[in-house]
Amino acid sequence: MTQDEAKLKAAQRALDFVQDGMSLGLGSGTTSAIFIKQLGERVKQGLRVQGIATSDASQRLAESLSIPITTFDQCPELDIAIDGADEVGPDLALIKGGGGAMLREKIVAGAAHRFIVIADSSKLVDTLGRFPLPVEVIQMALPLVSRKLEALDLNPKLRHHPDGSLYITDEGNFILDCACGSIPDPAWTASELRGIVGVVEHGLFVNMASLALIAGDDGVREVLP
Ligand SMILES: O=C(CO)[C@H](O)[C@H](O)COP(=O)(O)O
Repeated sequence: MTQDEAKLKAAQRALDFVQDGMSLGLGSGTTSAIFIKQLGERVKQGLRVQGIATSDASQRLAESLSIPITTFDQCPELDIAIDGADEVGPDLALIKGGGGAMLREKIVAGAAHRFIVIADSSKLVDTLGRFPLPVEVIQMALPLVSRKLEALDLNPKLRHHPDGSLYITDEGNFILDCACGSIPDPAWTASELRGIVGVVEHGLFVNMASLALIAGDDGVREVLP
């Protein structure tokens, strides 16, 4: 099975958890985009749902498929958030933010009764940290936060687009990608990052996911924390 086929299988399985009338968190990234497209098909067939998107790109995609979009004003609680991940580690600790959307992704996941991760099996790891950990930073604080992350040996590098221009998040911030290597205690690292003024959010999701749907050659596995 190719990686794209596995992403499709995980996204399709996630649809089994969606019921008529639900409010959904719509993730970001390629796997989530596949899920949103599948959901759009169901909406076309009459499924009634509403969603809050985790990025401008996902919102545009959902709107193009006539999936109703709502806000936290109108809908402060979501039934399920469905999103991809860059790494899925023990206890379903995650690294997210490869697509730069981890701030809204964490807000949306935190507002959901269930947070379901969809991923192909290449994302499963024994220890988080092979994927660079994204840290979203207020622009004016960049030099200060960079120094603090260096002092923690996190090896931060400012994210750029492939054309060399600076990467700016949907919320107008910079991202420092930390090639820090193994993260043996994600909760500890998360709390260190949380304590740095100027850090808006980071890509460690600890104790948030309630289920991961991991697709590979052996089918779609349901992984619990
Ligand atoms: O966290 C994310 C975006 O900020 C994505 O969920 C993550 O990068 C996985 O993306 P993909 O499904 O394309 O592998």
